[in-house]
Amino acid sequence: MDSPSLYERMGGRNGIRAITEKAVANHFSNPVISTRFTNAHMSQKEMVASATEFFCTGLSGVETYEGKSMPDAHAGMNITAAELVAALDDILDAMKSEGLGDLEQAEVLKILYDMKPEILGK
Ligand code: HEM
Repeated sequence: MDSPSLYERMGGRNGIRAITEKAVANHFSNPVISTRFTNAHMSQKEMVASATEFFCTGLSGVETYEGKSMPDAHAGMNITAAELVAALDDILDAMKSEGLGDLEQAEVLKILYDMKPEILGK
């Protein structure tokens, strides 16, 4: 039998939505990055909806994400490495609080870290 995919281990769409809700809530209360989100064009609810589809598309292969590319979504923001680390901390904390273990956290961290060139200001 095949071992379960990362998508399955994260609890599929419902599990990913729960993690994304917590991660975005963490961003809004994280002093390093909160103003990025309170000043965004998107509401917290829209952010959760879009990020949920982004992660589900990436992990399941079923294309439901209709938002911008990562360079377009973050263009002109000049996001720093410290801000990226703060956002990654929020996501790992959200995964921990949803009961995900070290292996899944490490897999997600690697996937997100590899997006660094698309997110940071050049
Ligand atoms: C690997 C890391 C990241 C991923 C995967 C990611 C993913 C996303 C996604 C999917 C969207 C929605 C785009 C859309 O629907 O069109 C978005 C928007 C946004 N992201 Fe990120 N993001 C990351 C890092 C960051 C960081 C580090 C910051 C700032 C500290 C940030 C700030 C924002 C803001 C403010 C928006 C809303 C932009 C707007 O209102 O136009 N993101 N991001």
